Amino acid sequence: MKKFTNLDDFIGTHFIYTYDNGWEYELYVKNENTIDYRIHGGMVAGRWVKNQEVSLVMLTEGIYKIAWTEPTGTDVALDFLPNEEKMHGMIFFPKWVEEHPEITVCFQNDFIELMHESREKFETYPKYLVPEFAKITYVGKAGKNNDDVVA
Ligand SMILES: C=Cc1ccc(O)cc1
Repeated sequence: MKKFTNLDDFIGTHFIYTYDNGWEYELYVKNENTIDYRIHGGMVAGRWVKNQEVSLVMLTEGIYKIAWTEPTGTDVALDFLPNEEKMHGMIFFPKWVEEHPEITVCFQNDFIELMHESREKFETYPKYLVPEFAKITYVGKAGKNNDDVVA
């Protein structure tokens, strides 16, 4: 039986998923235009972010897209198919993040100025594109605007 049918089913959901390249991410759909996330494995493991503003839509029943641009200059587009326990991520890293990932490994909210300085100081192009499917390994209902999920 389908669990996700409308936008309200998606908002307030807490996901953990592992990309086919082994990178593990945790993402909480905080409300209609905000996410929190933490990166557990991969190039920038240890990075975490709260209150990232995003564009969030349901494309068709049970299929959702989240897209945003970060203070680092990284662009991200994610498609979630939670009823199939899978998602697809497309990450567009600026060249500087690929060359200096350690600068971005932090609680970004406390280092916004450093991200802005770094994106000016270092190179943007060519971008490093990471298109990957992921298996969703955890789905939890955390409610809206819960600050204890990614904390
Ligand atoms: C760069 C951030 C980011 C957050 C979640 C995700 O699945 C991919 C990238």
